[in-house]
Amino acid sequence: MWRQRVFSRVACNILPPNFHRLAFAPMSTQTSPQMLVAVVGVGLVGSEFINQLLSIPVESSPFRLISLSSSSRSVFFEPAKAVTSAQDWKAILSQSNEKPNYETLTEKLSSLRAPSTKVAIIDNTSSSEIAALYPSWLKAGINVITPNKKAYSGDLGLYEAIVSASKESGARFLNESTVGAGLPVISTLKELVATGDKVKKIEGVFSGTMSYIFNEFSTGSPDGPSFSSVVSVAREKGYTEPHPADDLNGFDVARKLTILSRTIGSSSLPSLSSFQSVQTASLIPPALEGIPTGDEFLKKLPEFDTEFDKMRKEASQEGKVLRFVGVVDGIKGDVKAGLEKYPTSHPFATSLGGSDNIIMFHTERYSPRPLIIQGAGAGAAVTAMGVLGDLLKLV
Ligand SMILES: NC(=O)C1=CN([C@@H]2O[C@H](COP(=O)(O)OP(=O)(O)OC[C@H]3O[C@@H](n4cnc5c(N)ncnc54)[C@H](OP(=O)(O)O)[C@@H]3O)[C@@H](O)[C@H]2O)C=CC1
Ligand SMILES: N[C@@H](CC=O)C(=O)O
Ligand code: NA
Repeated sequence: MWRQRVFSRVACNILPPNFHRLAFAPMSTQTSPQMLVAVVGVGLVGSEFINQLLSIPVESSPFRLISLSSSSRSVFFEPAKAVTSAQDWKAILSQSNEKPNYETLTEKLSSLRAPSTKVAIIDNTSSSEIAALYPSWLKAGINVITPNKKAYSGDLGLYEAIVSASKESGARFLNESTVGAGLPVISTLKELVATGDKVKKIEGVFSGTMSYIFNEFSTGSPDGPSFSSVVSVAREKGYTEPHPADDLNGFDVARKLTILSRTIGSSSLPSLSSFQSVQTASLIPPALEGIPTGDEFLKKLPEFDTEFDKMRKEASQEGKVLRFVGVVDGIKGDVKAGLEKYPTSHPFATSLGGSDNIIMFHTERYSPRPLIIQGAGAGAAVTAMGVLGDLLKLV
């Protein structure tokens, strides 16, 4: 009971300062199951996740970090020799000459499963190739946790294969950080649905990058910083996808709406064959479509600043601001994302700052006033916290 209370506090983003002791202190005195953890992807979120995981004192932690993989290197240790130092793991990985081999990793992890030993892979990449491996991992009894949106918002076939592989083996897939980063959006939605509430509509600002950009760019005043400069800052702050165009084309929001829509699983919503079925209004000037690297994209973006200036001026003349919003409407059967104008008195104009997301659930129970979740919706610390929160749900 005490532990359940602590975990639900994690889900509510209220971490007490002595959280690690509270959560795990009694575990050293009981024969608790251990969780062997393999991390794939050690970029911004992956590195922060490892640091948060390793900040749990090893003597009270149920987790053993036994494998790390970047796109070019990999390490694997026996559980007794697991990585324990937040200072050393980067050097350990960079000195490895092993290339990642996910077939071998699957076999090794699966062979380590035992009644008192669970295994989990944490996918901190944005790779579709890695996402395509989830069904095989789940079938092998490996739990999958990820902030990567590719699997849950990609082809419906992959999503269905994930759901059925999880049912077949009992291994779980958890994806809290795919929507609203660490904010408890997925867990809240799952609870609403599982307890029989009817979700009528979900609407809000779902992109930390878009939120940051328009909170800075469009404040109601006709002037302000250039569009390209705020996009660059959003990237420096770690809010954007590896390629910022994946945010500006609206696909990141379309992916999140697809995930929410599939999590609701209602027959009144369109069955989305992938995130590309979402009506999405891209902000990418046609001339910048298909640029392969983020650096090149950002170099060319200033050429289009005057177009965005014009949109800001027009909104300001109407007493409005620009915000990029998304809607999953179970009544109208609509799922869409795009740039909208809101009066300067609207909550999307007055209450958002930084990378804040705001998500409003209109349900049968939460009606006429919606259930609202708001807070930072991007950034390594909050995203990794959502991933670690999911891992805690497994122990
Ligand atoms: N940043 C944020 O605020 C949020 C991010 N997310 C999601 O979290 C995930 C990670 O984002 P972020 O950390 O910002 O991105 P990064 O680009 O910083 O990290 C991604 C890492 O994935 C690695 N990678 C790519 N392919 C493979 C592979 N096949 N095997 C192993 N590693 C691979 C890359 O490694 P290498 O460098 O070796 O190529 C890279 O370091 C993304 O899916 C993103 O959508 C979700 C919510 C918020
Ligand atoms: N690029 C995304 C990161 C989180 O999902 C965003 O800006 O929201
Ligand atoms: Na979340």
